[in-house]
Amino acid sequence: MRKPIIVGNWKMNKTMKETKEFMEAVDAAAASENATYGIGAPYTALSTAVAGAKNLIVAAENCHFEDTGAFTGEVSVPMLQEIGVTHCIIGHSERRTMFGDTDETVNKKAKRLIEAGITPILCIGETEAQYDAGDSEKVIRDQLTGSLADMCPKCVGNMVIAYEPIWAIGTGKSASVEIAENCCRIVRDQVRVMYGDDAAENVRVQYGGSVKPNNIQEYMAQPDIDGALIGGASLKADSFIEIIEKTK
Ligand SMILES: O=C[C@H](O)COP(=O)(O)O
Repeated sequence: MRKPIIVGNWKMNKTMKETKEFMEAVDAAAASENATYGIGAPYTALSTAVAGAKNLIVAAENCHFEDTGAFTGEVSVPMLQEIGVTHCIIGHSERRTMFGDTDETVNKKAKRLIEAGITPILCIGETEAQYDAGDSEKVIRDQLTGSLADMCPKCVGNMVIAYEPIWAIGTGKSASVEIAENCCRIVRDQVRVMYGDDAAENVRVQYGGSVKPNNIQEYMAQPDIDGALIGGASLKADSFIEIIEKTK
């Protein structure tokens, strides 16, 4: 039985002060035996988030795959380990589009995180043009083939994979429940093709893209959707608490 995991991705939002206020408002609501709740915060807010998290898990939003070196502006996995984050989002479409992340670099990040005991939340998903062309399944399978290359089956089974169609991110145009379930099923099937039944049955697959308090339950009711990666609706404490309460 897979434990659901719902994570807010704050992106480039929230100062340390705002993070402290959010944790004080939300953390107690996240106590649950049945599901895991968490937030992904900018680097500067991570220590504050970890300090305020008794129930929420805290994720970084990116990392570098090298431990040290001349990589101005980057943050390594040991640095995240020292802060105490337990999860790290990698390969978000905004990073792939604006900051040059590729399946190859995402694969290196995933491997380094797993080695450090930090759970990767690997993001994949197709563009609107790819969706319109009927290429969603091919894009999903290709991204996973690259991003999950040469890993151990157990490691992949312990990961979280977020299917986020780019056309649904921040647009208010969420994927229909049927599309989301079908694509999350394809994600699981591709894990099965690459790493076998155990990895496929254990890996947790999230849907992301305009998830809100008013649609979270229908996504969570789908057999291949084990959680959500939530942008805009995770920024306000009351909206995130509503999502938590509706999925406990
Ligand atoms: O990582 C989260 C996604 O980019 C979804 O963002 P959104 O919920 O604002 O559409």
